[in-house]
Amino acid sequence: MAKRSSSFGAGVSPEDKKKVSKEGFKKALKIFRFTLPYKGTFAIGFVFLILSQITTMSIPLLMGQMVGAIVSPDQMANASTGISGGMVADKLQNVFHEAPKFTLNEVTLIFVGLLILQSVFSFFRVITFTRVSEQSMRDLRNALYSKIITLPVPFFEKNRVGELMSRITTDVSQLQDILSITSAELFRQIFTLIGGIILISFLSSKLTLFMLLTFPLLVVSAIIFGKFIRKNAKKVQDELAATNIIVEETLQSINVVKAFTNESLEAHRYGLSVQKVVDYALKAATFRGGFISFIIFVLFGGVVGVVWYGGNLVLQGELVFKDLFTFIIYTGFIGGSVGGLGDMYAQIQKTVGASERILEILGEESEVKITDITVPIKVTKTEASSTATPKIQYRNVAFQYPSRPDMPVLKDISLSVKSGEKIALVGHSGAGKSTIVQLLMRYYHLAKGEILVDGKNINTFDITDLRKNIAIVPQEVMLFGGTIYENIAYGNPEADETLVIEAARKANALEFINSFPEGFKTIVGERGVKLSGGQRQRIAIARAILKDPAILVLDEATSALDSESERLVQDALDRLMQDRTTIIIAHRLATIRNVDTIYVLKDGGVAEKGTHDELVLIDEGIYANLVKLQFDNAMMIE
Ligand SMILES: Nc1ncnc2c1ncn2[C@@H]1O[C@H](COP(=O)(O)OP(=O)(O)OP(=O)(O)O)[C@@H](O)[C@H]1O
Repeated sequence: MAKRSSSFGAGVSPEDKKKVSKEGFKKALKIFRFTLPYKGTFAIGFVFLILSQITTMSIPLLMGQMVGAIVSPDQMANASTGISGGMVADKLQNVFHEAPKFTLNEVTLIFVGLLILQSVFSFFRVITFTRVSEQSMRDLRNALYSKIITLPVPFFEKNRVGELMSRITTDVSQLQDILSITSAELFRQIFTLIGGIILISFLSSKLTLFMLLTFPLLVVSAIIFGKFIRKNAKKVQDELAATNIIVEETLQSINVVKAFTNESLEAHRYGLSVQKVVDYALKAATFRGGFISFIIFVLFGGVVGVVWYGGNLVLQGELVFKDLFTFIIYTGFIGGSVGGLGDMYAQIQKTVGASERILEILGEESEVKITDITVPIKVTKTEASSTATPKIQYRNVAFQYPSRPDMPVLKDISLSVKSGEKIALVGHSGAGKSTIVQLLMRYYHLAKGEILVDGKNINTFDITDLRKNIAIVPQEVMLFGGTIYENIAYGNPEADETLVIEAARKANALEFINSFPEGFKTIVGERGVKLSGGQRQRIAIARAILKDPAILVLDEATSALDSESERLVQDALDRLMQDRTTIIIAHRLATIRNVDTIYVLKDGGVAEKGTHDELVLIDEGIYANLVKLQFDNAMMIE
């Protein structure tokens, strides 16, 4: 069976190494095809975005009008005549040479109206963008999950479960952010930047030019600081991923950790990794802190400069006070959007990385198709089972695992199983018994030779049809978190209740299931009732009975059950094997005395072959020795 990687927490795959190249960006844009079905809603959201942006950009203008209404020349003149006579009034007349268009009350009223409009637009903008992003991300997650589970087995040997999990969670969330927040934000920033500059240049081109002089300084420093910040942020992310892998692997194998009393070792390993996260984060924070304080200095320095220069223009009569006021607010807006653009770049960079990784998986070739299960599938007799009990042949099969290409596991295997026959594979641990079966399921490609079912190369069958006709009762029975009923029905999700109960009965499982207060509704799996080894095996047998396959593979449990449990399981297995072509991966030789042929594997080939009675007679034969060894062991235990 597929082995778990033994290198606990070793090496995190290098992700996000690339900069945002034009190519990468173009490629990443492909992920937006998931938003295409919702382009209508997106367009509506965009209209709301523009409307809300226009209202936002009107705020400084209205504020200017308010100031204008407060400090109108008449008021100022009236207020100041009492103090120092006509001179001041004249000067003020100069400064506020424009008569206000509206009274204070009128402007306030317009302002309130505008704010109401803005909140309505913003509300609908948020709702529509969220709708688009949530729906398209749902589609993306579905596509990604469907893709992942339809990929061939070797893919899962190359990729860690933790990494695949983060593709479907973190990376998709990253994309979701860019859709719902970042893209709107980016548009807003650019709109504010360009619109703001155009508007202020109408107010005063001289002052606009003066303000823009601070820009290059901002942009250059943002680029330099940004580079360092991103580099360290990336390291933080990588290290965080490494800590997550430690948590995941140790929790998954918590029994192993405890059995080896390695709690302290793991806690120490985790501690070191978490400390590295802190170190990188602090380093990144130094750059970020420096950058922020620098930007604050330049931004506020710019504002002070604008006020100073603008103030002079006002005093020289080249600018009206309320326009200077409006100008300053716009400058704040523009400054904010420039500051935000740096952040935006980092976001886009992350998104490009995330979408590249997702697209990579989506680009892999599936071995099976996902069918729409809302349409009831008619369980038809497929090609592979055109005769109810097919025969199987292995012809000179050679194989090595893709992850270990230099280690041939099978060198030359030839075997045949006639219709309805039972054969057993025997050999020392690692001889390749499970591998032979995995090849029948087409989990891997052969290096040489061929496997035939009913005289036809298995590669010519539709992979789903082929697998539908084979059931495996594995060594380690894996139960899904759910009810016993669901776990049995997994063998054939279309089966009705009577069939499920009947399968449980045939598998000798009905009695123990009914002994639970909840019966078939008893929750098993990670958070449920823990079933004994024998009970789990009987659930697996019930599953296989429900699947009703033409070919059966029994991967015998290595650990012996107590004799009562053993009898129940064996009895259920005998019933299951009836009239089915069966391959037994045998560990305990007592159970295979009656099979038609026993194949003894050694060094990647078949070393001995025959019935039990024939093989025990071979002098110094491998099988004969194994039987003797197991017999001696049994005697010793007794
Ligand atoms: N997914 C895999 N990738 C690489 N090598 C593997 C993989 N699975 C098994 N192997 C190797 O292939 C060889 C045969 O393994 P296999 O599981 O078929 O043996 P087995 O006879 O079933 O052993 P056991 O009786 O212990 O279950 C072993 O050396 C094993 O390390």
